[in-house]
Amino acid sequence: MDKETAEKRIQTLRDELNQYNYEYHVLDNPSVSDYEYDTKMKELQDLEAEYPDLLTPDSPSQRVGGKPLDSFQKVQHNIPMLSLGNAFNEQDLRDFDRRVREGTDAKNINYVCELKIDGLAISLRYIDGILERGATRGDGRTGEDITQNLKTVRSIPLKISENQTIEVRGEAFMPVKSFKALNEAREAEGKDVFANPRNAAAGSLRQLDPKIAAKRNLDIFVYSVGEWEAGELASHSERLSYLKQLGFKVNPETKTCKNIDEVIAYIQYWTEHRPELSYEIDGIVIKVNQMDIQEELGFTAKSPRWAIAYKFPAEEATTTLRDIELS
Ligand SMILES: NC(=O)c1cnc(OC2CCCC2)nc1N
Repeated sequence: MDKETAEKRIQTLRDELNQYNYEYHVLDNPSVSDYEYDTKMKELQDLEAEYPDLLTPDSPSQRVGGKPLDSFQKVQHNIPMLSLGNAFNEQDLRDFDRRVREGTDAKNINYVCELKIDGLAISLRYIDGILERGATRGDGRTGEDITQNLKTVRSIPLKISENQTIEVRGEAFMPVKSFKALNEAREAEGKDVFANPRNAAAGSLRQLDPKIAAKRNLDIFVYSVGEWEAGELASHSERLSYLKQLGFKVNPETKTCKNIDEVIAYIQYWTEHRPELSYEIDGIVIKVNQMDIQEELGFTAKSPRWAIAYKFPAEEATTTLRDIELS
């Protein structure tokens, strides 16, 4: 095959494989068999081996690329990745709602409720639609460059559907099933087991060898936009829809609530149905939906005034309380 034909065939294969990957890992609805996927991947890898100068960072063959690093580079978050204030009961939630209403003249405030995924916060930076950098939150201002490891997370697109320059933030996590399988394997090998899926996800993304991270079945839900040159869209819910359109995985249980009573109902529902989820959550994040009200409310030194995390009571604490009540 001559180089020009090879270049066209390589591009076709890349687009097809990126689409298949999106269907399988983001939509959970594959349109081709694993056999067809693997056959096309092999064809792509052979063509790229024949024409190495045609390799690009967004090629699906580059997901598990790179050699083990000696250490991770530090990176600066131009927009700090802040932490959330906490609420532990209904009164805290109503106090939050009151503070929000006192902080703005706007009348029709609504909230977006998101399951609080118990993983680790990460930042993904795309330049002209191509994933250039993936980083941990770190202390909110300085994180670590773990691009090679995040590229192995199949639900993270290497190339998004528009050539936007945009930073997207989300939570990387390990599904409970993968966590249990990993610990069984480690136990069989006489290795230490991870205490919980969050530690397992963090430990996996801190691996210097991307081939190890690639085997850990990590996943992601994105939940906000950091730096964004276009920066429009007036509400958080519209931004989440836009991220879905770009090819990101947004948590399907996310819900826009008209008022704090609906937020409380949502929290009650998930307090009951939490065990049915295939991943761990440690609470519910509530955010003011209107971006202009978010801007008006601003931030304290470490957290946004327009968002709060309702935390579920920790299991052991609940058991202890119940023991006391029963004894
Ligand atoms: N663990 C989560 O699921 C989660 C964490 N953080 C946020 O929001 C950031 C951005 C605005 C304030 C904190 N949303 C979430 N869903």
